[in-house]
Amino acid sequence: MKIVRVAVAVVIIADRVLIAKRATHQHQGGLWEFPGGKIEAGEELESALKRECKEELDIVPSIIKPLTVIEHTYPDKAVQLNVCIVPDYLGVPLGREGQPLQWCRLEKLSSYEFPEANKSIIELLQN
Ligand SMILES: Nc1nc2c([nH]c(=O)n2[C@H]2C[C@H](O)[C@@H](COP(=O)(O)OP(=O)(O)OP(=O)(O)O)O2)c(=O)[nH]1
Ligand SMILES: [Mg+2]
Repeated sequence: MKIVRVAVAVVIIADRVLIAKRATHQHQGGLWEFPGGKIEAGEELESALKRECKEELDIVPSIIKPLTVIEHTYPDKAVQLNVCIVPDYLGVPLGREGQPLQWCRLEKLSSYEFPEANKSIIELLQN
């Protein structure tokens, strides 16, 4: 299976992280996620992360810190999540694709349903 490279933004301000609900028609639909999307051919991780933050949230990250890389194989798709922390940004986040957004306390993350690949990200964030 070919691995889909994904740029994932964990936007954290104080003790709250910005999460979004995936549309039902999407892969892993109906679950919560950290905003982000596929890295295009020839694109750098940072550029992809900035592009996705603009497209999905209408914000421009001003600081980007790589956190971890997670490879996970779902029954129908293999992904490589390139997870970055965004501790500061310009603009006001809004769900530009109609997706619900939520500022969630770090300690409350486990009460939302995320895709399987996110489990280790959430563990990292909480420790
Ligand atoms: N953005 C994001 N994707 C995740 C997370 N966890 C996880 O398994 N994924 C998977 C789901 C998808 O198969 C893939 C990301 O693709 P995406 O649907 O966000 O891609 P995209 O924004 O480019 O959207 P599209 O044009 O394909 O609709 O990674 C997560 O926390 N955030
Ligand atoms: Mg996306």
